[in-house]
Amino acid sequence: MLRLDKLVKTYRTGDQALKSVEIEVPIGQVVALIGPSGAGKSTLIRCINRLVEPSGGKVWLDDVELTALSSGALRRARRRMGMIFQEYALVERLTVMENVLSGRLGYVGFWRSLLRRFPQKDVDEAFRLLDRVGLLAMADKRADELSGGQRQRVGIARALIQNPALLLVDEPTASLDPKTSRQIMRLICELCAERGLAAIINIHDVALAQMFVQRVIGLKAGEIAFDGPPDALTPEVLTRIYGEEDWQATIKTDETAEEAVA
Ligand SMILES: Nc1ncnc2c1ncn2[C@@H]1O[C@H](COP(=O)(O)OP(=O)(O)OP(=O)(O)O)[C@@H](O)[C@H]1O
Repeated sequence: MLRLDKLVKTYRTGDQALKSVEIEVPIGQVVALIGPSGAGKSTLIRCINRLVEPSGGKVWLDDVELTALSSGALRRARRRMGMIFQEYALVERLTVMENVLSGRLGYVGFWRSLLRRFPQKDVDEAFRLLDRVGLLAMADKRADELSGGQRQRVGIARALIQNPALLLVDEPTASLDPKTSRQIMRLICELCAERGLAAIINIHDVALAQMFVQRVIGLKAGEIAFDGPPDALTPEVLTRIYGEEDWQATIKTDETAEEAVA
């Protein structure tokens, strides 16, 4: 269970990115975080693993208060939080396999990782994960030889080999075409279901979020403007989150929902 308790972030510039945000995410739940540019979505995701240091409030992952941890303990706690990024954050000159194994760096000692001597069980698990994300045949390819969708699959495998309890996912489909975006969202949500993983997915595409997640949280100017099931995202709710717009083109139709299931 992830719990954000009155989470506040005020940047040094005075920007109040988060204003006392309260969220609980139970084990196994996938949440889409939507909201206009500047609403605080990236800040919220980054405050959870303290890539951005919160200004106030608490973050709990199960019985550990992440906001109270010293740097060593935080490094260990971060193993339990896998992160998936918009721009993949792969090491371009390394192979797919090496990139996946780099997800074990928080566990393997420094020298061992420098010499890339990972335990056999980690290598076996990397092969299993590559198979699951559909990239087994590409294990020895360099990351810079992959398409965007393939890179994101490597990013997903790298996050999962950490054996996390929570996935923090920042705009996973922003650089991908619509079909690949659906495949990646489907893959992330299926893997969360298979492993009982909770996830928070920061996503701009409202229709895509509606197709795959059980719960949507809408942020507006650092505050929660909506928290509910995807079907409750009516034009009125979207106007509350984003302002006036013609929402019929954005909201999931029955047709697109059927495609998503196919
Ligand atoms: N490093 C920073 N220093 C100062 N202000 C920042 C910093 N990062 C973000 N902000 C401000 O905090 C607010 C929230 O930004 P954030 O990037 O979290 O929003 P977002 O919802 O993720 O936006 P987008 O969808 O465009 O990525 C904005 O007003 C932004 O200008």
